[in-house]
Amino acid sequence: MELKKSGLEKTLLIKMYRTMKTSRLLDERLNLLNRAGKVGFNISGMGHEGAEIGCAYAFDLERDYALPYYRDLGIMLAWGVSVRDIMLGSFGKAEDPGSGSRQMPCHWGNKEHRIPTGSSPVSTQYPHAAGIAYGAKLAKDPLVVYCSTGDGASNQGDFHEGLNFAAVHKLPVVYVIYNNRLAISVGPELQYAAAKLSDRAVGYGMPGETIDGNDVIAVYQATERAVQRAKAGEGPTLLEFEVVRYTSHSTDDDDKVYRDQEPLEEAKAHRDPVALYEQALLAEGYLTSEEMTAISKEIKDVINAATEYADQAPMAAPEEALRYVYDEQGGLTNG
Ligand SMILES: Cc1ncc(C[n+]2csc(CCOP(=O)(O)OP(=O)(O)O)c2C)c(N)n1
Repeated sequence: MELKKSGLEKTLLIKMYRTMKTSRLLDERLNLLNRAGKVGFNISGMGHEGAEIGCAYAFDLERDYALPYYRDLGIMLAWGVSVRDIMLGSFGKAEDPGSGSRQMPCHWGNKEHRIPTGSSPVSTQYPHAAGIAYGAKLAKDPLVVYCSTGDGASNQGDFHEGLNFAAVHKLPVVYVIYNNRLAISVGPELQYAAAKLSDRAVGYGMPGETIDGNDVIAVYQATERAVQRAKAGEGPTLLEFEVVRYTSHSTDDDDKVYRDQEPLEEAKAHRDPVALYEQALLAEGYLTSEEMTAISKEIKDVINAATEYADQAPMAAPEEALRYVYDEQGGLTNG
């Protein structure tokens, strides 16, 4: 990974680092809070951060839409969602701006930052992204839509329908697959026969690329190409980022029963996206190790304050549970 050669500005490279580090430290905290009985559930994005951050910063984060999937904590932070708001969602508190505690943790959404709330059935966001992009195209609004999922979910029908519709109508969407080679416990041999998931793109009539997700710069550059195509009216692109899932699928299972831990430990020790980026920033003189330590401390202070705040925040009133659902007469209750 060569940072200077990339031509990216120092301020951007450091901003990317801060978000990446925040994602890692916040994720670690959420896992601990789950074990402490404070947070009901977490789906960790650890190991995906290089791909998420490299990808996010190639978008216009003030204008573009994001339809992330549950492992996309880094995407949420890059799109501007605060640590406190993530924490409120994970604690399931009334003040959670994502869903007012109606969604499970990691079922992201944030109206202010143009992140429509998602559905639990995997890959439903693929046609949703096409719909948003279609609306934007009709309204001549030059926004681009980010939409992601995992390798397992890319075998669902919605994935196909979304890509096909977006390609036919030349819609401004960047479709992303984070390929961590696991769908809960199922590996690629029982999921797909294609050599690469990006090879599917040709069948829809769009370009596809597979990129090492631990190389933040390569991911940024590939995403930027896709964003430029979208803006030029040339339609969607399919990007596959090769990543490693560091944890069990979620805090509710134990991956020791279904995967060999040795390659995982090897990846963590030698191919960690956060460590690789830190090494590059140090080697090329963008940050000193003292500055990195200070950044980590700043982030931990923010996480501590957010934890405290969300822990103290009130739960939603029980009668709130019925808002936005259909009543027996078929109308909206308290709509
Ligand atoms: C339609 C549907 N089928 C099954 C599930 C249960 N489920 C939730 S996550 C998941 C695994 C998806 O794996 P992948 O898309 O590879 O993403 P990863 O979790 O590996 O990042 C499954 C099977 C679901 N939510 N929706």
